[in-house]
Amino acid sequence: MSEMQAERVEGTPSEPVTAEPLLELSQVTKSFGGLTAVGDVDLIIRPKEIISIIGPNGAGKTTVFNLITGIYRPTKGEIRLEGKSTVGLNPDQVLTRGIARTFQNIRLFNNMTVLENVLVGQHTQLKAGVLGSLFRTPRVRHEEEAARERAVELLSFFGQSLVDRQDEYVINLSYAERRRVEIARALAAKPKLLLLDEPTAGMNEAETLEAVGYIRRLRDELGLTILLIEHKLAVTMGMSDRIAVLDYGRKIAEGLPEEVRRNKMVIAAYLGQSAEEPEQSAEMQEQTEDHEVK
Ligand SMILES: Nc1ncnc2c1ncn2[C@@H]1O[C@H](COP(=O)(O)OP(=O)(O)OP(=O)(O)O)[C@@H](O)[C@H]1O
Repeated sequence: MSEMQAERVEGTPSEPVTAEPLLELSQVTKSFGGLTAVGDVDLIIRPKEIISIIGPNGAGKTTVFNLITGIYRPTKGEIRLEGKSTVGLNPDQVLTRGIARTFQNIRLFNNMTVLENVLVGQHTQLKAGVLGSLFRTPRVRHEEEAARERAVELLSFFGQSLVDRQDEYVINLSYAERRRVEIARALAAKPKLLLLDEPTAGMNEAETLEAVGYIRRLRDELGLTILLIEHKLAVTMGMSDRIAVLDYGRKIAEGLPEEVRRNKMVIAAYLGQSAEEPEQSAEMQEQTEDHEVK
């Protein structure tokens, strides 16, 4: 893993964070006709943080991901990566600037092997031109070889089993394994910021625990910054440095997991209760540990 490894993360979530923002959303709004899917959202993500976005169905979480990755252009507001605006860039350009993602519904090429899927993720990194590729010049062959080695190295981040199965079609893999391949493909673009859309969806408890482990390692060993949408609240609470809560497109709360868990507006948004019922927070605490809540 030597080439991929960055320096280990300094500090813990409880220490004060002072680094410059890696990603900054200011007053970001996205309207579809009369519907404000995301309204005036501010969010700062600093290097090596793990930040979660949570909220009920239709709260605007996926739309925020689509705005950050250039699928949608904000109706209003600004998005900056390392201080530079990304508004108006297309998804490929955003990827080249350092933001990669995975999807709620895994999007792999089922008719390709594990290795080939990861190689696809490297397309932004390859330099060979059309002529070089046609005539398979030594430079192209060298680049292909290096790309393969790197793809195997990325798979090995998840253990030996994916390396051993690199030539299998992804369709033959379990759901949890395919999620790992999708992350390996995202890593192939050498991102600074990784967006994970429900990375433990469809997983059983053991697979979920394993996923939490490798998401932490993505930060701790590879130095990545991670923004995720996660509907298993116990998972979110356990692994996030900070949590932002959306409801009807607005950010209604942001803070440490404990702060968010006790926030009256958050409890009201999730349980449909009046925000004036403070004694319900303990109940939510139990409920959020037991249930999957979107
Ligand atoms: N392309 C679109 N055109 C019109 N409305 C849209 C579009 N995309 C999203 N919306 C609407 O915007 C709102 C926010 O949707 P979004 O998918 O971002 O929510 P979400 O929090 O990700 O929901 P879920 O948890 O169900 O995935 C919803 O009311 C949705 O119907």
